[in-house]
Amino acid sequence: TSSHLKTLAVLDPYPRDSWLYRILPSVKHKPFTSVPCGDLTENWNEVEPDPNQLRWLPFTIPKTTEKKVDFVAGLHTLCGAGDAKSRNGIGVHVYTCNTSMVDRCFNNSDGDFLIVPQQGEILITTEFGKMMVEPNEICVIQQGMRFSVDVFGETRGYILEVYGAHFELPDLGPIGANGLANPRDFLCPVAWYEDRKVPTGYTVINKYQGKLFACQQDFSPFNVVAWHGNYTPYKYNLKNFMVINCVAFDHADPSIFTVLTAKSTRPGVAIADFVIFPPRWGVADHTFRPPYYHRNCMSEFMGLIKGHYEAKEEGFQPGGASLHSIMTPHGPDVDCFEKNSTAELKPQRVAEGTMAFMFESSFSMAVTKWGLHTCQKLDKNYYQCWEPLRSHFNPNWKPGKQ
Ligand SMILES: O=C(O)Cc1cc(O)ccc1O
Ligand SMILES: [Fe+2]
Repeated sequence: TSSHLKTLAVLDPYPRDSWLYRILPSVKHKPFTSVPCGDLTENWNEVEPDPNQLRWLPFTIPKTTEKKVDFVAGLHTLCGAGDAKSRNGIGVHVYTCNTSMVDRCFNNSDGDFLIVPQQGEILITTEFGKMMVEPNEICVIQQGMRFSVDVFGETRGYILEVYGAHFELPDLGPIGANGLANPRDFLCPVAWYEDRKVPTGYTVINKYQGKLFACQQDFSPFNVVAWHGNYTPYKYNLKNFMVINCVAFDHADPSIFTVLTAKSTRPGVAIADFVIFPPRWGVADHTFRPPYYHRNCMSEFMGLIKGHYEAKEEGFQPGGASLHSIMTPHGPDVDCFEKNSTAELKPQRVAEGTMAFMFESSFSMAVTKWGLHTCQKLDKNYYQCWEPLRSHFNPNWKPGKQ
């Protein structure tokens, strides 16, 4: 059951094709029928727009003793935009589960999944082989790949889904040959197969145009004895990210922390970027070092894998989330503002023991009913973290004279 991986020589921005050598072809199954799954309805067009800053407390993981929930049953769509039909858009989902998928696999016809485990490692069996992915690692499972997820306890994570584009490494521009996420650190599985008959029925669940469908077959779909090609799932450990940042003054755009990007057809404007805020040194002089207060042309969905995010040390919790929509103002909470308005600017570790991330998108996202109501985790008091902000403006202040 362990994962056997090899280095992906190049993260090909144009993965086209893989050839899978199978024992039985995947066309051999009974017809698909729709299966009800209340929370995986990409119905973000059915809710009222919400221009507020939104924050969620950690999403509840079902207790094993109360209800067995596997990865597919525990998928919930939180927000998104665009749609799978026109092959342009994104979905943000969370998964909360406690049970392995047994004789069940999932296959997403709509887009690629970038999976960010937050609690509990997940063992993903794919048609290409197995990958163990633990918190602080991420993996990408592309459109159309069948996979099954084993879990080892109460498990939670985030998913960024993109329609009509694949993730690739960002252009490095003047950074040059190496830096940020390096190709050598991306791993893909080696072939693993089982020649297993399942007379009681093996269920293939297909996400198609935002709805789930299921069909039955009498054999395991993980019957690929060998494969070659460049269309493969892969994983990456975030600790390998080579952080580049400001070493003089000013605050760099967080795009400097881009791990992977799904480009749109407009140069410089992504369908979605996956950005991290890793442990690093803060050394900028003459600078308010935390994130600036801003409104911008992107939607910013943030999650926290572990630790304390530098702009909101409390309130924003591991396993929770926030959404700052296009042109909705946001920034550090009052504690961060006060502390960093007077802090001595000596070199300082930032985000030690922490891993926050952002799904940043040029799409204007809307929130599902599950996100606003059903999950019951919306933090109604979020706006209060900025209420006590006060001015430190002193018209008589001179540089060097405190
Ligand atoms: O809003 C946030 O916390 C994310 C963020 C971080 C940062 O350092 C600069 C801009 C930005 O949007
Ligand atoms: Fe922001």
